[in-house]
Amino acid sequence: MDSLKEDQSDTQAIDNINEDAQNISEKEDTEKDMAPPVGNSIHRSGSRPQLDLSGAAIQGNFEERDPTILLPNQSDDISHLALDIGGSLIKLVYFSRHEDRAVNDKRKMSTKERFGVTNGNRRSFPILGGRLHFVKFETTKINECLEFIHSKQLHRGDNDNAVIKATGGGAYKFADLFKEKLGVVIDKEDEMNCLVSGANFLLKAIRHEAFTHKEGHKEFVQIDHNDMYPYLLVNIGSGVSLIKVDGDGKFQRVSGTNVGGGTYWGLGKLLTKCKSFDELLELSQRGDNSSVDMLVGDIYGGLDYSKIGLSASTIASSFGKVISENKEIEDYRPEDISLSLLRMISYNIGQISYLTALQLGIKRIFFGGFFIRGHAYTMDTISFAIKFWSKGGAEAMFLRHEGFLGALGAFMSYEKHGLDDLMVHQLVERFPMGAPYTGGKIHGPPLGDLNEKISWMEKFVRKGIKITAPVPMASPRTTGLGGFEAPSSKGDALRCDESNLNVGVLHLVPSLEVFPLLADPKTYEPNTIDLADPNELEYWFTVLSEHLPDLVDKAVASEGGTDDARRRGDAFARAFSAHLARLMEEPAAYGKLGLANLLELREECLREFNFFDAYSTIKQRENEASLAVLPDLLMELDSMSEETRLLTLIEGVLAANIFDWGSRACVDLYHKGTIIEIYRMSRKKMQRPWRVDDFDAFKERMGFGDKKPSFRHKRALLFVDNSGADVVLGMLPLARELLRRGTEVVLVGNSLPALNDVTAMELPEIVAEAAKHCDILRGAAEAGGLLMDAMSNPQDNPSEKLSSTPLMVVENGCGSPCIDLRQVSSELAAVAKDADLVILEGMGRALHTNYNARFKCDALKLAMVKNQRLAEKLIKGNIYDCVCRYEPAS
Ligand SMILES: Nc1ncnc2c1ncn2[C@@H]1O[C@H](COP(=O)(O)OP(=O)(O)O)[C@@H](O)[C@H]1O
Ligand SMILES: CC(C)(COP(=O)(O)O)[C@@H](O)C(=O)NCCC(=O)O
Ligand SMILES: [Mn+2]
Repeated sequence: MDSLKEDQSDTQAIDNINEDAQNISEKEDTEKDMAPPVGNSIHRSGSRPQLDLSGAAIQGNFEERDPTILLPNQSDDISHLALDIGGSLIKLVYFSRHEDRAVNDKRKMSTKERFGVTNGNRRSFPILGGRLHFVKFETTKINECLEFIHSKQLHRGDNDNAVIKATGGGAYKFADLFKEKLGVVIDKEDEMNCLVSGANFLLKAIRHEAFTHKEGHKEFVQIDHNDMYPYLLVNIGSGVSLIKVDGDGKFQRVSGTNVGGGTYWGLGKLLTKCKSFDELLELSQRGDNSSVDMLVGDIYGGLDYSKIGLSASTIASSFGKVISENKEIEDYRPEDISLSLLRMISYNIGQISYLTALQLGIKRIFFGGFFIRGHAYTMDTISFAIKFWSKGGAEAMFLRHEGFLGALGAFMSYEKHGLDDLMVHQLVERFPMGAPYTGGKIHGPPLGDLNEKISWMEKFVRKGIKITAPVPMASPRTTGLGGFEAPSSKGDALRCDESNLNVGVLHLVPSLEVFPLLADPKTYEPNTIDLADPNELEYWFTVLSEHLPDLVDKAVASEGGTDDARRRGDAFARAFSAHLARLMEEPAAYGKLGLANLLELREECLREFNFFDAYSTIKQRENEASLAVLPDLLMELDSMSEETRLLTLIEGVLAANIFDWGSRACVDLYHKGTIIEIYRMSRKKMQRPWRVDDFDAFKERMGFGDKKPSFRHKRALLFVDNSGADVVLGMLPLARELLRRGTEVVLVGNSLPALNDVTAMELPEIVAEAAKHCDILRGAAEAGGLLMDAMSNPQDNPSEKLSSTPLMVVENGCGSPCIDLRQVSSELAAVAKDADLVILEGMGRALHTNYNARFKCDALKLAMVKNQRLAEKLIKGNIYDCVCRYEPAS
């Protein structure tokens, strides 16, 4: 037999792996021309509506920066629309459903029926799955808003009576207009009530909703749902409301001020001739308010008034300098006026808020309303004011959905939308490109695909975003020191609404659950690498940018390399680059950012442009090549003693984890040999102790130690990683060993493709192939219901003869190379309840995420580190070092 594991006497270090690879014969990979990938269209359109592009037209000037696009005949399956029609802006929140298509998935029936996994059924409630969208318009342009609603048929929804919930003064003012233009009746909801229920909903349901802002930096605040109240809600719209919130529906409007967002915009417009709010705000970034404001130093001859703690640069009187100067308005720079106004109003609101909080004995103050507009300087100024007057005793917090509180509250006031008890883990925020998720100018569906979407990307995404080059580092978007000093920013352009990716679409996936075996879900943090560190951020952004051209090639090839595929590939690259550029500028723009989020964003972007499985051909090829040598491997393993076998199996998993198309270094290796050659080499190089090596403890737990009696786990969850050798020659043999010992095995695969990871959908076929050569796998797969359809007549193979320990497959609920265990499929959550061993495999699942995760049961984390920097940072080692981390139940 041609042993797969060659002589181990070669003691060369694994970091010579590259050199070795060069020595492998440059043989053509004969598997290259294998059959095309198994077609899989199940998820392809499952979550996105197709567009009705008939009658699509660009309104107005084509050369305009953000021309209006109308898709008059497009309608989503909308069930609820709610509005907040304010003095300045109209805010829309609408929910679009997407029903799960019937999924012809062998696994589902088997796992559910045989093992009582029943809560997977929940996904069949059509009302539940869907998406929440956020859009705004200027109130003066209410006709645009009406057209938008009409073009998308947002007012039809579930509502037979055509009643729309709305709040804000405009719900009264424009009720007749809505009746006349859309034939709908506005059902008016109390504005304060809506603000409060919107704020409560956001604080409870969105993980990274609230944040503090200091010197240009966001810090997300973990809100304890059991200790949320009381808080002061300060909504800065046109005017300002201060509301003391004591619970759901329990609140009191305690104060307010007429000096608010409308004042800034109104006075600003008058004094600077600005045409838009953003223009005014942008001006402020280049302003120096000391030319209009009277400073302490102006009064005290350049000195501080130190006795009462005021520095010379403190504003003594906003606009006070103007009094003593004999100048006309034209003599002042609009920039300076705008900044002076912004500071005047922000400090004033900060001071009133602080005083109110002090009077009521409240420590937490949340600021909402569109005056804030995610603008760093505004937030810094308010934060400074609160901190300054409270002497650090109180803190300002801001909300990512700042302006949508009222609209969300109106939305929540529908009686039967089924969203009352939404939980954090059921919401996934996505950031689709090329649509007006927070804009007012481009009228089109927020999730557009194909032609319109692509042309949008081609035409409207700002030029200057390079596709291939690393995204340039920008200094953090701080616009000043806060407080009483002038902003330091030189004033780069504010992002226009359309590309202002601050809030995404909230996908509601009711079937997601918290993984029940997490030791402490509250403190669980999936990401190992914190991208708040600018060096880490730059490094990983560069890695992802550099990988982009190759990924585009793979993606385009996976779709037949057609012109259409190339166009989509291009659009994907633009979209992902735009996200990277945006996040580079403001890492916390989409909530707390970890490496796992970036890797997931990339997969989401691919799907957005209809690349369902970029690595399908490669996966298929590697599966077939690996399955061909599996029988030899199994024979080799069977000839070993149990103890040696366990070690060989773990070594095998680590060695086979080298097949990772997401790693630059590994992809370079693949050009240098066939799959099997690389696999052999990788196994040959396995050498203990690994960089992290808890194998002995694991072995002992498995019953091989002298101290403990033989032990077997009841059920093991194996989170598998890559297709090909990784799953076939690594994880399946390990699964087989566990089955042989009487441990039930659940293979946990991705719900959607990500890089070359194997999906749950693909696993049954792989298992069926493997089972052809192995009675243990066959018996287990039959017992687990995996082979029901695939296997031959059961009478020929009476299952009693075979092992009855079941092998099952479940999907994990995600489509990323990493996994956030707070949001897994209900199917996985259900099987996890009886599991006492978790095995996480691969860099994405065991290192980038979950390396520090603690479980209620035994856990084994296995991975080869395929990135030099990660190896240095995480394990103080080198690329190709291995991790075998075993942690007993905690
Ligand atoms: N594009 C915009 N157009 C007008 N005002 C804006 C815009 N973006 C932010 N603002 C600011 O937001 C304020 C309106 O905030 P919002 O919370 O919508 O209140 P309202 O419900 O009173 O309209 C405006 O007065 C202005 O200060
Ligand atoms: C995307 C991955 C996490 C996948 O690794 P896996 O989970 O398959 O072991 C990994 O390939 C990765 O971190 N790649 C980027 C870094 C690089 O190219 O070195
Ligand atoms: Mn992988």
